[in-house]
Amino acid sequence: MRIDLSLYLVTDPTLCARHGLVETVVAAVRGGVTVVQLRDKHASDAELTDQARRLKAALAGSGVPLIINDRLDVALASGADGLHIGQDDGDVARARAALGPAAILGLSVQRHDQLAALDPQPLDYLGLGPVFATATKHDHAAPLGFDGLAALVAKSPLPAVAIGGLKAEHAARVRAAGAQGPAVISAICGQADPEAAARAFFTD
Ligand SMILES: Cc1ncc(COP(=O)(O)OP(=O)(O)O)c(N)n1
Ligand SMILES: Cc1nc(C(=O)O)sc1CCOP(=O)(O)O
Ligand SMILES: [Mg+2]
Repeated sequence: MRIDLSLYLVTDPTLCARHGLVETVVAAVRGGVTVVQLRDKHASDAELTDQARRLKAALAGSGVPLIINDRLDVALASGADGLHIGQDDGDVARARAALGPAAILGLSVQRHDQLAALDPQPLDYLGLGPVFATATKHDHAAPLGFDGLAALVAKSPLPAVAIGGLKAEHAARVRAAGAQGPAVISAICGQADPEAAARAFFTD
């Protein structure tokens, strides 16, 4: 499926609590976010499914897809548009088989050997990172920098977003490196005005 990866918002329960999860996402979409990923490492499946259903209702008519982080069962139960998994989050082919052909499926990649090993066929996009060290993900891999990002994108068989420590001022360099756009948490979720924070990614 074709997906607009221009500005990819990943949610965080603590940072989004400032305005509320749904309110933050709706404001960010007004500001230009084109994809939303629901990410909460601690919520139960039932809690996350409920959040996903509320987000899906809030996004209705916007054309912005809702992706679930890590949890295939929640993606299936909630009617979300897709799933994002990492290298240790389960089998890509199994996820595609369960989701069906219309769903969006993304995979995280940190290194060239992971890129060389992947089968792009079941996937729609890659999340490449971290570009910079970030306090938002404690177990992140070694930072790539923009040169490392460009080297990975050049070998990527799929469209990619870049993630990790990215702010609005980095958007142009992310695109110049060949990624479709940045994926961010704190640069939008933790901000006083998430709509303006999202819009700032398009002002360069
Ligand atoms: C768009 C996007 N890219 C990368 C990630 C990281 O996924 P993963 O490595 O599985 O780490 P967690 O997010 O699960 O902690 C992502 N979530 N989104
Ligand atoms: C969820 C996530 N994945 C990463 C990776 O490198 O794969 S970095 C990251 C956290 C991104 O948060 P922020 O925009 O606040 O830095
Ligand atoms: Mg994961």
